[in-house]
Amino acid sequence: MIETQSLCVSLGGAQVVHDIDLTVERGRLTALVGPNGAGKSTLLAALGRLVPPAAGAIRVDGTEIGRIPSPDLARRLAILRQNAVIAPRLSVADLVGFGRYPHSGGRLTAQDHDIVRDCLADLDLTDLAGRYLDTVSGGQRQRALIAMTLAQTPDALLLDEPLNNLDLSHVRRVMAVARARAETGAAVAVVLHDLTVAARHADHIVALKSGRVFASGPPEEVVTPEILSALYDTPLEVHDIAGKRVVLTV
Ligand SMILES: Nc1ncnc2c1ncn2[C@@H]1O[C@H](COP(=O)(O)OP(=O)(O)OP(=O)(O)O)[C@@H](O)[C@H]1O
Repeated sequence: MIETQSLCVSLGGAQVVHDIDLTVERGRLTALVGPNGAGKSTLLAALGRLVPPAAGAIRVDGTEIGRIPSPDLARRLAILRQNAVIAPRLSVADLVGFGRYPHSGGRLTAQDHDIVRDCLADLDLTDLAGRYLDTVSGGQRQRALIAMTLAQTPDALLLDEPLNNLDLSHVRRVMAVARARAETGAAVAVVLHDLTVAARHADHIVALKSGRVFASGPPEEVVTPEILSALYDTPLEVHDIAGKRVVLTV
């Protein structure tokens, strides 16, 4: 579980995340949503200890995040950032293998190879395993990065806009894999822009606006026309279609 208490984060001298109290519980999928610039990526980066808090606390399974030794944190927590930079002359399988580095220190064991193979299969990459990253498509590259993050087998999985560049079939697959990790006990937080996907797949939604929590709760409480229209300052409709919530621009 990751918890924050009165978390504030500043970037470039300006505070962009204000007083966030948040819990990313194990066993459930938490979606972070909100308009561009709301602070979702900054919050996720702080949860992954990539950005220091200006004030407040972050605890991972009860321990203050700053007190966890880096090698230990790397085994326990994995984060996929937006626009991750990767070496082009690396194969898809090698990239996914890097996810095992915190566990194996670069010498992959038979078990590490099994995990890499399973993560490649989960992301529909088996046939592309030997391809260099500069020879695959944008969506295939994105899936390789997700597979690398999963290969870390973390207790806390943080994914920043993992659905970028993905077709609908792979959107479904990635959300299913994220859910499966939650169901095996991981704390999973995913930044999403597609509110229909968030409503369908998340157990808990945290909506950010201007660096603050605007609304939080289960999808049925947060995905309403009133809350979403106010969150995005634009009229939005929410319809129930075949028992699922669908969000539409007006
Ligand atoms: N390096 C930086 N220096 C200064 N300000 C920054 C920096 N990075 C981001 N910001 C600002 O911090 C605020 C929050 O940005 P952040 O990337 O967390 O938003 P976001 O909700 O993830 O947005 P998006 O949906 O567009 O990805 C924005 O106002 C942004 O302009």
